[in-house]
Amino acid sequence: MCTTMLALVRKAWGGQLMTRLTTMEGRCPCSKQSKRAASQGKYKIVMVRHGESEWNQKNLFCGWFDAKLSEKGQMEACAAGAALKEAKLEFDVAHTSLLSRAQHTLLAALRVAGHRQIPICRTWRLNERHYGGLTGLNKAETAKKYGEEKVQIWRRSFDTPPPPMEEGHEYYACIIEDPRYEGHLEPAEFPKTESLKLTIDRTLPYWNEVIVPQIKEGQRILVSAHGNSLRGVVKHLECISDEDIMGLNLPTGIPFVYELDENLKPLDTLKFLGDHEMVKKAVESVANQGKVK
Ligand SMILES: O=C(O)[C@@H](CO)OP(=O)(O)O
Repeated sequence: MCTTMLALVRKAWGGQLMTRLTTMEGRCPCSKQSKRAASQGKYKIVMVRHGESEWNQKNLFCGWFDAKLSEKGQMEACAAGAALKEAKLEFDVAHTSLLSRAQHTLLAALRVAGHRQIPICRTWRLNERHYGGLTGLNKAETAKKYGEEKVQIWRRSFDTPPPPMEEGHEYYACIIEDPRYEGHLEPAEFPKTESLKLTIDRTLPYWNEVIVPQIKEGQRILVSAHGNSLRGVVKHLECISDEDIMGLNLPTGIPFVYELDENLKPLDTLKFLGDHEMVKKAVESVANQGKVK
């Protein structure tokens, strides 16, 4: 049984309302971190899941399909920028995926934050996890057909991937033939499906080899990516157990901040730049997407 409990704690920090997401067990540094939570880390990194996409709005499994931001998602991206500005957060470099929804969120947020132009690094390694044969299916209808428990395993388990995307799949060609992957991935290298574990396996090398050295150089970094690629980063940073990570749902368009020590260990759990109630509702809404309606 998953022992994760989410406690959302409202905190005033730097004049900005921040919301702290705490899991009660399964975190290696958590208890020590909490005592140090008031202090500032040596480093800071900010991440944001893209704003709501048109496929989030329709409640479809999206993965590597390049869904655009919905109108609500565009507003969330702008609100993310306003939150960054209010928190007086500035950046030297940004990292994002090859998918439009993460890139558009990043650009809108930087524009609204009134940010000068900064280098933007784009990589398939920050893409959403590949949803395999589920891509394009409605989550609630899939839960009705296969049961909520099965859908929860496909959506949130650590190492059970959804069924693979076969060549005849409706979205196979538009993903594998998409020119954005030229020079990044050979057709044979495309995933056919990904569990969270497989997603972490391809995201972490980028984190360790590209992002970590920049953090250590003192660069101020913003990462705009996806629900599951970011869940992988959060799992890694906070040493969340394979079981407890099932309970973590990241809301769309709400930036979150980590203060890190000299060894890049978080001083505390992630803190959202947002009001407690708003974050809580947004987290619940993501969690409920896989339920029968
Ligand atoms: O469909 C997807 O690609 C992801 C994120 O939108 O969904 P889930 O939250 O179910 O992992």
